Amino acid sequence: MSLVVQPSLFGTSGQPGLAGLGDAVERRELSDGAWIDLRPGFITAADDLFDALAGSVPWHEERMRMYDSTVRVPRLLARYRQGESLPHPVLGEARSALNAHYADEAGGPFVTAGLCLYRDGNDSVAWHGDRIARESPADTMVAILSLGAVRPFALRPKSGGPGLRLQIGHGDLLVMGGSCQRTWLHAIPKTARCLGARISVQFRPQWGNDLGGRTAEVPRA
Ligand SMILES: O=C(O)CCC(=O)C(=O)O
Ligand SMILES: [Fe+2]
Repeated sequence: MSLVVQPSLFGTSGQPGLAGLGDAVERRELSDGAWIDLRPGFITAADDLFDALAGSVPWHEERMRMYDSTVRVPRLLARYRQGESLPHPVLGEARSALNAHYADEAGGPFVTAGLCLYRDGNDSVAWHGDRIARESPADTMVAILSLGAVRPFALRPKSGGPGLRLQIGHGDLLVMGGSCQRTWLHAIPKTARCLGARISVQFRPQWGNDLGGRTAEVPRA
């Protein structure tokens, strides 16, 4: 598949690294036992990581069932199972740092990695909760590294009521925890205001033989 992604020009070139977690992680409690953590700028010099992943990951397109037909999943994907080597050493370091930081939290450790490439503002993820938690009443965590274009990350409670829209940017970390995958939905909405490609790396715990990714997407109203 030919893949055209602009080389990143976010002004953070150099050897990618990690800025550390600790007190820099800010928690927001949500309703129904869900929470999110934010650590802006967790990946330093993230340009080179973006370029390395855009160029070296075996991205592929998938199709999904939607009612009686199959439709193209509007983003490119790659998945790394437990024990498979990740496509950049910084991702392994990030996962280790996350597992150390969240060692006492329910739902770890992080073992699998799913990668998404949003080529432009037409690529998206519809409202969903990750499958890893849908089948389990236990709390879990999903940690997401974001690289490239800033995209809104939308969250809303299944029980109704106000949601939130976070601006997640180049090098930022977002962790969804507690009941978030069961009681809240999240989405990366399509946007006409997107300046280029975005890559996300989702670390998840193991759940059965499952890679724990997206559930069936809900068609947009
Ligand atoms: O790209 C993202 O930040 C979210 C992706 C996601 O929700 C998923 O793959 O389950
Ligand atoms: Fe998700």
